[in-house]
Amino acid sequence: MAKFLIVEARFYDKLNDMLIEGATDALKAAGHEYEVITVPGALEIPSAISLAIDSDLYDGFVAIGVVIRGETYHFEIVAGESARGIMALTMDGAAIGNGILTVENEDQALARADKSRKNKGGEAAQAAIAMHELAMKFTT
Ligand SMILES: Nc1c(NC[C@H](O)[C@H](O)[C@H](O)CO)[nH]c(=O)[nH]c1=O
Ligand SMILES: CC(=O)[C@@H](O)COP(=O)(O)O
Repeated sequence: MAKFLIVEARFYDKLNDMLIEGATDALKAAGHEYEVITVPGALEIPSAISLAIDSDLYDGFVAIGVVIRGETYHFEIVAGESARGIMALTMDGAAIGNGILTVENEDQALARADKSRKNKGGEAAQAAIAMHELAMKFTT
């Protein structure tokens, strides 16, 4: 049994709840514990995970959020930089599943958040579990 931290950027309540349900279902099904913390937006997710890594309380992390394209270049910044920050942490050995949707519209987001359709929350949790298992294999 391992302990995972779900870090969610609560920008779109309903979509977030759907993604979290998929992620928590997957963690529970695998017999793992989890906590959920909330940050303002996807850009804050990497720094929140970085702080949590320093605490040494968690075995892995699931990033949950929704970024929907607006009118400006801000979409590229939020989508790209949140992913870049997460990738940087993974390259230092953190087990992180990236469940931040980066989509054109709400329909695309709904299809991906719904656990009976694309279930990207569950997929991100599975990725975090898989990377934690890999880390265990190489460090024990
Ligand atoms: N537009 C979206 C954001 N933007 C907010 C940023 O993530 C950040 O919180 C702000 O720039 C302050 O640093 N965040 C999302 O998660 N989703 C969006 O669609
Ligand atoms: C993804 C975003 O950053 C977006 O929601 C911001 O919208 P806008 O570009 O219209 O300010």
